[in-house]
Amino acid sequence: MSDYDPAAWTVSANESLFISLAEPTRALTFNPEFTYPIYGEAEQIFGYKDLRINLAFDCESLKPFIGVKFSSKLSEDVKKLDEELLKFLPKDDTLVQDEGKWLDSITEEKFEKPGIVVGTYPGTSKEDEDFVYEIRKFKPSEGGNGLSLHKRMQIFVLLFIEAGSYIEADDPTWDVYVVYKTPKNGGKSSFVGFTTVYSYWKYKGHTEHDEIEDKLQSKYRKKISQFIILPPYQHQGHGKRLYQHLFDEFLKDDTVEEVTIEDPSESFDDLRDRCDLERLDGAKFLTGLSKLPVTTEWLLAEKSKQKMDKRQFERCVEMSLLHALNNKGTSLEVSNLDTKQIRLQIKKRIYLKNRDALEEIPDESERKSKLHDAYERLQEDYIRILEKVKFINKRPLEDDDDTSASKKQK
Ligand SMILES: CC(=O)SCCNC(=O)CCNC(=O)[C@H](O)C(C)(C)COP(=O)(O)OP(=O)(O)OC[C@H]1O[C@@H](n2cnc3c(N)ncnc32)[C@H](O)[C@@H]1OP(=O)(O)O
Repeated sequence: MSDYDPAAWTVSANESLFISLAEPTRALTFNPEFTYPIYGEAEQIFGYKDLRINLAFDCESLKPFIGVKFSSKLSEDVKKLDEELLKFLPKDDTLVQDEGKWLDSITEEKFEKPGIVVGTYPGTSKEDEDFVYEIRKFKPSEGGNGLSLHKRMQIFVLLFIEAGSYIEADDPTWDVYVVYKTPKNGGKSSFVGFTTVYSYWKYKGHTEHDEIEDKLQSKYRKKISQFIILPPYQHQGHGKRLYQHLFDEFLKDDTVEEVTIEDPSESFDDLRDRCDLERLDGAKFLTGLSKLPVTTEWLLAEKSKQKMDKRQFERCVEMSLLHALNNKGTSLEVSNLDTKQIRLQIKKRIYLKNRDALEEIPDESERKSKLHDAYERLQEDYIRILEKVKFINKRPLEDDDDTSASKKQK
């Protein structure tokens, strides 16, 4: 009987690819979330047994190393796995090594981290005491170490962002921000994550003269395009610190008019919501709002001040009102703040967003019930998000408050 059983020769690509960040005394190893851009839609690899594809990076320079290990190969015609990976890495800058040898040579390269330090923050845990985290900014289009690092790290976009794709590295409108964990004693740093940001020039005028005027004023819309914290560093607040840094920088910069996010994932949406709510709360942004419903004038003026896109700003207003309703001590002077007013506020936005679909429903009560269902689902999601927001003005919930959002969730 032949040894050919297709299932025995098929393995999960996500489970067979091991990414390592090689530090001087240890390697942090983790699996990717996606491999379909590299190994095909099904994320399966055929033709090998006991397969292990090692994709290791120097922890500071991210110089890549590939080493493929397996116990047997079905035939010489099966895909060459290192070559498939190399298509997405800087080919001349990647070492392909025999199994076993690759890890030894990894941590040698001397590398000057690119860009300028635009922010630093301390770690959150005890093990982090001897380190400081630094945020560096550079343009890959300027070449040098920034371009090398960019070319080495961009494979993480394919491996961790669904439908992620490479940016045009020679386009000077791209800025890259990277986070490094740096020992206070000056030793080797470790790469933690990065984000890429695109600047759209905002042209508002209609005539040639307007265009010149606009250019002189140089107003930009920033688009946060790719945002990754590598798995060994996730859930430690680094995403939050990097996002906070971006907003702090853009709020201070008079040339920036608005900040948008390209196609955010669910986990990024949560991060964004919570950071936006904390920032807005710190800025006491609801001051000046005396009555519901929120007027369009107030909304547009405040949204511009906060440099947020309209939908995200409206969501934050709704969540902040819900929070204020359930926390009686908040410094909010809205005279008619109650459940009904907030419900109307939220329903109005949902209605306007889904107007076409809703108006196709001929029966009014069915239309109302669809709208109400959408409102309830959104309110539940808001409560989930709000539970983890650290409001400065937070007060204990009152036990006898029937409108308590957190009670509803229990
Ligand atoms: C525009 C785009 O690119 S969209 C695509 C976004 N990127 C991805 O999806 C790629 C893969 N994922 C990632 O890179 C990261 O998981 C990100 C960017 C989504 C989040 O980054 P993180 O550094 O993990 O975020 P951060 O740690 O600040 O917060 C994440 C969670 O950790 C929790 N957390 C924060 N600090 C700590 C801590 N010290 N201890 C325990 N948990 C913590 C937060 O409360 C949050 O909880 P939640 O997930 O239940 O909401």
